[in-house]
Amino acid sequence: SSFFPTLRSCSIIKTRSDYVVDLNATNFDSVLKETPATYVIVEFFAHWCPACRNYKPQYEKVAKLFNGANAVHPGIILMTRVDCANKINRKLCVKFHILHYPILLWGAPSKFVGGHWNGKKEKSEIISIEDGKTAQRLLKWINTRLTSSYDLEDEKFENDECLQSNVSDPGQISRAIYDVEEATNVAFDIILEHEMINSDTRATFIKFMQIMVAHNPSRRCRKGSADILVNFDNIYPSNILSENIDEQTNINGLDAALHTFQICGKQVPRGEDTRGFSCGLWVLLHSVSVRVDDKGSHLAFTTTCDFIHKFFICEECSQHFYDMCSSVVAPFNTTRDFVLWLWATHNNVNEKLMKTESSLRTGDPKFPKIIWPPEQLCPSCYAVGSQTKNNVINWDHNEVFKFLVSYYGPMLVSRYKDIDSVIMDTKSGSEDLLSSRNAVTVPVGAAMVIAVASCLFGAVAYAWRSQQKNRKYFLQTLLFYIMLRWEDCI
Ligand SMILES: Cc1cc2nc3c(=O)[nH]c(=O)nc-3n(C[C@H](O)[C@H](O)[C@H](O)COP(=O)(O)OP(=O)(O)OC[C@H]3O[C@@H](n4cnc5c(N)ncnc54)[C@H](O)[C@@H]3O)c2cc1C
Repeated sequence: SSFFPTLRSCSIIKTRSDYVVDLNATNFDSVLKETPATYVIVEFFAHWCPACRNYKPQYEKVAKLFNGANAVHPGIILMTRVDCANKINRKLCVKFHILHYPILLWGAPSKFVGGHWNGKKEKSEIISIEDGKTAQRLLKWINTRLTSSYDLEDEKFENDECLQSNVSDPGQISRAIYDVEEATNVAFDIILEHEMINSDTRATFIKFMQIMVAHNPSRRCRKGSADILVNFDNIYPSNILSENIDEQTNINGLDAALHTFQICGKQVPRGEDTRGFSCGLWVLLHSVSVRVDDKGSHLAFTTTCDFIHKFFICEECSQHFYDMCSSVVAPFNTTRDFVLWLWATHNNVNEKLMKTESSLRTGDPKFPKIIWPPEQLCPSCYAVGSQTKNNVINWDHNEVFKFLVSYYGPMLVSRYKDIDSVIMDTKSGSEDLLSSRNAVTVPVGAAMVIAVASCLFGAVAYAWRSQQKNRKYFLQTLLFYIMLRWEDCI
């Protein structure tokens, strides 16, 4: 049980007092109407977005010059932010055409009141700040715009509380399936809220959902994903994908879809009990990687890459991940190759973030980024000659693979059972794992079999309906249908 320490949320990090003004759908217009400032900057962000979290101190540094009681240049620029991951701000963010995070918009406050932004630069009174990635660059952009010469005055961002880190803390550990369920749920929510399914992304979405039906370690998410696949044509009839449809109709259609489907059941999200979206997403991806079979490993890899590229709206993360995907030249032939690639890729990101977090001091001291797994967790992963202090690690890849398969396989599922046996399914963890192993992806017709427990009649009827709508899946449907054990149906 020491593997699973107390709960924490990876999105909660101690920071200094805020200078940035938080806006939301209810105060947005009134604050901007009343501000005496000549200009406003609105940062549209999502609290789960790691790049936004790392950007926060940069933005705060500039805000300190202009906002608050001790501002050096008060009344010129009001620096604000809107959390688009907060449901109440959804329509506001749609109005401003927010397609990735973070986005900084600039203009006179009155132009934002009751306003829109169409994402285009020409002739707009609201403009996007393209180069504000650091405090210096943001201030340089402002200075160019206003022909001013504001300076950060060499202020240092200090946060001594965040300095201490216990690198030996083995708490960098998956918080079991709650995280996976939340990540699955949040990913789905984001896709719908941001209207991300279109003719370019549709195939990736379907493939990812097929993988979810086959390999999500949570039985509830598998069922929910199956339900969505089965009803996909109803959620996204072709007119919703049409570009000509007016915005309001589009939003209404998605609202209806949002209320109909709960991809991982009613108790998700649980809020406080989970570690945050991006952690959960990693855990989900690792869990999938150990569950696909050799034949399915390459398809799972390409689907994962496409999914992150198209649907993970932390722009920096998705681009970095996609670059690493693109560097893979030969197709994966084995589960082992895919599992180890994902593990190494995650460690690449960890290594990059170790540097960023230590220079910006934005790390969570209780859960510092480390090269994973630490030796305490998997001594046999460290071959002779490793010098952990100097980060020279001689990995024993066979041992790493064994460890990952066990950790993201039975260990994760059994932990799930321990945590909450009341709301979970009654089938055992290992059975759950087995039942999610065989197929590469699940065709729509088979998804239906999992989703609807009405078995034979319903399955045949649906397979027939699928054939009418989408011939591509029909053969797969029949094959998978034969493979399915009858007990999965009841
Ligand atoms: C696909 C993807 C790409 C990302 N790219 C970026 C980026 O470019 N820049 C950025 O700022 N943030 C990025 N992030 C977010 C970042 O990686 C973390 O998710 C976030 O900072 C929260 O970190 P965490 O400490 O909670 O643990 P996370 O790194 O989220 O890890 C979750 C859990 O996975 C386990 N784990 C850790 N390392 C490994 C490993 N190598 N193999 C297997 N399991 C492991 C541990 O148990 C850990 O607690 C990305 C996230 C995802 C899902």
